[in-house]
Amino acid sequence: MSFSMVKRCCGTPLFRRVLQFKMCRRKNQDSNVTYTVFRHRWMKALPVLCSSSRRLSTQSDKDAVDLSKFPVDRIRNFCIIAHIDHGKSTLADRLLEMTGAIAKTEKNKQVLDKLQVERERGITVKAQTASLFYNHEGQRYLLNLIDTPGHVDFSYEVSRSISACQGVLLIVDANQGIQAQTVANFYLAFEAQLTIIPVINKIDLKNADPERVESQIEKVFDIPREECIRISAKLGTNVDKVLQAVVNRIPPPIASTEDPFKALVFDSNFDHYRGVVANIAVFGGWVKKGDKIVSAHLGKAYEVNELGLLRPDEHPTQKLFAGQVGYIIAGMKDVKEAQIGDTLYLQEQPVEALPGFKPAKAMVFAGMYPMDQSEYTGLRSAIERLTLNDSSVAVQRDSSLALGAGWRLGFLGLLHMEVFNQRLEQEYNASVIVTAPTVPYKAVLSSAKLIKNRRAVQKNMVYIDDQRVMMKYLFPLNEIVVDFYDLLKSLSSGYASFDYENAGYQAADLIKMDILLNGRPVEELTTVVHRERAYSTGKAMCERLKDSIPRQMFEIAIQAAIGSKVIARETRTEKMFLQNYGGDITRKMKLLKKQAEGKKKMRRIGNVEVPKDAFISVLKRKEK
Ligand SMILES: Nc1nc2c(ncn2[C@@H]2O[C@H](COP(=O)(O)OP(=O)(O)OP(=O)(O)O)[C@@H](O)[C@H]2O)c(=O)[nH]1
Repeated sequence: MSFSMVKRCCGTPLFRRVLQFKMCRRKNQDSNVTYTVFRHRWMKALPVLCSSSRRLSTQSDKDAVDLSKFPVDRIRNFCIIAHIDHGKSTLADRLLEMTGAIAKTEKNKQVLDKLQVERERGITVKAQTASLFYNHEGQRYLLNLIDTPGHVDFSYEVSRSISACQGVLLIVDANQGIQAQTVANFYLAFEAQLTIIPVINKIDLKNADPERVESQIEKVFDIPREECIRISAKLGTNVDKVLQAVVNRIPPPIASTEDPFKALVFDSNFDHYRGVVANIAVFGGWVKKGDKIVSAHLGKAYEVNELGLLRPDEHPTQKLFAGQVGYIIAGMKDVKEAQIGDTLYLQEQPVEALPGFKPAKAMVFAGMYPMDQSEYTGLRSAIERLTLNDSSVAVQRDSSLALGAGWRLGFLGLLHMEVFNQRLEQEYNASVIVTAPTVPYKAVLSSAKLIKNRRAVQKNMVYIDDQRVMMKYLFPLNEIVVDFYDLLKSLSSGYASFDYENAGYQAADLIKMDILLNGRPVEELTTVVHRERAYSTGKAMCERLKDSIPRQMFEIAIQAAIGSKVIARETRTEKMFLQNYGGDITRKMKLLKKQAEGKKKMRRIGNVEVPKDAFISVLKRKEK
């Protein structure tokens, strides 16, 4: 990019960005920072050049839209749904061309598949909205079209798109007929009570059999065959009939401009310079630039900076009215502020929030870690921004001994995971290590976890920042005094820290437990335990003591007792000797008898030596 180009863009966000890039470069030279940082800044500047020039051209568009001329009854909101590759995006191209939204050129192919990953893979992964103007029987109609993905991994996009529509075009390939996603998508639309227009595509194919497909539609979906429209999206055959059917069959949205403003956020994007760009469906009233709106989710107020239609690029307008679908920019700078499914309303006219969306259920999980821990913050922000655009991804912080701090992400399928990873690299220049995908399992843990196991009561939990949480618990002192800190450090890979203060005395069901060696209590090992835990603690102490005491010339009984009642017992076996005694049998028997008498005497004396370190080690629990 030449400097003269930078000068021409003076005043646009691009200029500011490039300046930042140059300063960064100078700093790099001084501090010898690597080339990656340099490239990263450069890459960020490029999309601005494209988007700002696009915006300039749309602003000067002679075909400026006066939306006040569009009463609700001349608006149609619909999406195109189908099995993968049945021709949704190709039909969307034809509809855009026929209504003059895009020029009819060879270059304009699958124009709503804007993402690099979509173009490279030839599949739609993201629903896209386009507003079209269509003249029918002397009236001008506003048609809001949403092109949706066909692959099962992206079905969440379909269900969200449906919430902004009153009808669907159900495309079926004239050769392949009804497929799995045709049925799944039909039911999504059917359950949402949308008008369904069956469209049989690819009738130009040699093996096309529209008759058979019509019979399938009639049989499986109970839709009369006369309602099917046979088209070739590729050649444009009968596409005008599709537009007519949209106007004639799909009802206008039930929404009144007289009601208070109420809009559903059905999609969101993060723009580096303008913050959150939310796609909204207006369910009531109207909104204009400068209005103060509130997000029902956070209760936070924002001023509307820009709004408009997507044709399919952003086309700023003065207002958005009930029944319309468009975009809004209201100074939301943090990705957490724009939740998909949120309701927006005017500050002075609060309304009840719309139901939103059912959360997607992740099926495939994988760990994602930065290549280098110094890239953690950058990767975190990239993941946050991308999940704003794809809310079906479940994100959870994670850490690994080998890879450091990272995340565990949940996806709807393997393709979804691959696409997310590719988008991170292509759109955010992020390099990540992805672990092998796994599926969720339900496990019943045989050992309780650390805190619950110690009779703690949680008092509160505060997020200090997005990486640290402070938890307060009320613990019995004897539960934390011996080994709690070591276990906490080991379970949290060294990340957790711990402090405690005296919270006073509290009544508890406690009992005194003795440890006996050959029937004699060892005073130093007498403990006070909770009644419910007496058996397990006594058993564990006896087991540990058995391992700590060296073998003696006689057997040692190790017991835990409450009063006179023994609740646990272990036996330390005696030392073995005289195995290979070579003398005659009478002498051997004599010797054994003598030894047995000696052992009896020693046991009576009960003089068992307990090593010093055993006193602490028997109190330590072996929690995993
Ligand atoms: N012969 C013929 N081919 C078509 C027609 N419509 C679409 N195709 C081809 O079918 C393939 C898939 O078309 P797309 O429009 O990408 O299908 P899609 O349903 O949007 O695909 P996904 O979004 O990935 O589910 C492309 O190669 C198109 O050129 C048609 O009417 N006739």
